[in-house]
Amino acid sequence: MRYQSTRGQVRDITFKDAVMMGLADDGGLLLPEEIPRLTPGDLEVLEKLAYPELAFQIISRFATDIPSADLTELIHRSYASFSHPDITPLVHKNGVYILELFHGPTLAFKDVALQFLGNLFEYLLKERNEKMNILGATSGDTGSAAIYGVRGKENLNIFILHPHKKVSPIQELQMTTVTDANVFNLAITGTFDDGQRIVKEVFGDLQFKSLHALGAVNSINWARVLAQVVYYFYAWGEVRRQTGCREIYFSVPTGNFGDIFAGYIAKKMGLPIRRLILATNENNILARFVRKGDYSIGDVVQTPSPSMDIQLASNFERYLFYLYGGDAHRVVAAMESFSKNGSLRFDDAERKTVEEDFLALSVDTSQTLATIADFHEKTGYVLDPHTAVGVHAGQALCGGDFPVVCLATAHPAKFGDAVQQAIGCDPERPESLLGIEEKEKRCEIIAADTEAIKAFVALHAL
Ligand SMILES: Cc1ncc(COP(=O)(O)O)c(C=O)c1O
Ligand SMILES: N[C@@H](CCOP(=O)(O)O)C(=O)O
Repeated sequence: MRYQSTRGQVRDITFKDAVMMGLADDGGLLLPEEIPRLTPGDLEVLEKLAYPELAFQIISRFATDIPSADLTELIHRSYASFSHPDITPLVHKNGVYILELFHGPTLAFKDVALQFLGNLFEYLLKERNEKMNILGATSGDTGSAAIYGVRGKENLNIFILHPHKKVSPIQELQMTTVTDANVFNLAITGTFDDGQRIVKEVFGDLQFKSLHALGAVNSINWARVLAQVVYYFYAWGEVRRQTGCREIYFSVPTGNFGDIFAGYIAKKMGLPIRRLILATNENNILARFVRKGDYSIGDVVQTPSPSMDIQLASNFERYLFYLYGGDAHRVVAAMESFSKNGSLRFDDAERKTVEEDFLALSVDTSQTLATIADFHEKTGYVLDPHTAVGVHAGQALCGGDFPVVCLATAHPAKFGDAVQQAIGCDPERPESLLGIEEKEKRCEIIAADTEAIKAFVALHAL
């Protein structure tokens, strides 16, 4: 399998090179040159597999330059750190299926990809006898998952930008209490969008990128999206086993469009997904895009689902590439026009294509809190606020024709204040969070400024 950039200037590179490149050197995002299409017979085989075997079957179709034995070992080691034997168990509650993606070390879906990516980086660096300095931005969950994916690993430093005072207290502690020498937490005085822009600008300085061997852990990195494709297949297999149904909906709480884009890839591979339900909080640029063909930027609003307080969704560019029929020139023109005018419009034919894949809803704070409360009252199950956004949208938009799987993207204990507000008591804390407030912390507060970040990275890079 070879990889190409959405902007057309990078093409014909291997999976390994795509992982190491992170952001494409022309400023675009990398995608496989073709999406393998699975037959009904293939799906029948996949639906019977346990998670690690399924992960091998999906990932190996895209990572064709990694020997099978090595890939198998990487996958098994990555998922050995999960606390549930099913890795991403599926539970049935209140008429919907909840796909629990929070059984990894940092209690969010990011672990599914970042445990794997951390091990993959280590493997590739050893093979190439190289070092890497990872630079990433987080709205709260990618940061700790990436840090846990690479902490203490040789030849790897990690620099994570999070928006100062705009992540939940537990999210902040999960990052800043990791004091390994290779971990650098930077609290920027801005939003996640500022952090993501800075990361892209730093990667865009190719001399700096090469001098400091920069690596990407955000969903900029294709390996992130790829590892997330797996659980769509897993959930589908589970629902099929439990109900016999072939088609299903997935409801996905969405911010940077990475998770739902992984679902879109699964659909393109032939997984019978009726529609992907794109659920946003008040930061609803993506929901407006699906519902009205209006992709126009607004100001970032703080909500009880802080990890989705994002306006500029990175992976949207990957989707545009497909929507424009693989025309990289159109992608470049659209990205230029968007950065000038802050908006993009779509014609009727394009909107029809979008509607064949997605439904969308923007869920506000009171609906989110009411969903947590209602779900808890009816089932005793506590949703985290991001998951609640997806559950609300799933229940509102699906008419009961096909099963609905809602992605539970984080453990509620990461967002204690919102849960407390909704149900009047704190969520139970998993063992990994006990006493976290008392641990030693390390973090620098820094201006949301590309040059300031470059100076910091240059000073501390391997
Ligand atoms: C808990 C949680 N839910 C949902 C999302 C949205 O996922 P994505 O950014 O891939 O759209 C995020 C952030 O990525 C998150 O941390
Ligand atoms: N919600 C994310 C934002 C970064 O998204 P990514 O999937 O591109 O890493 C977070 O928790 O940091």
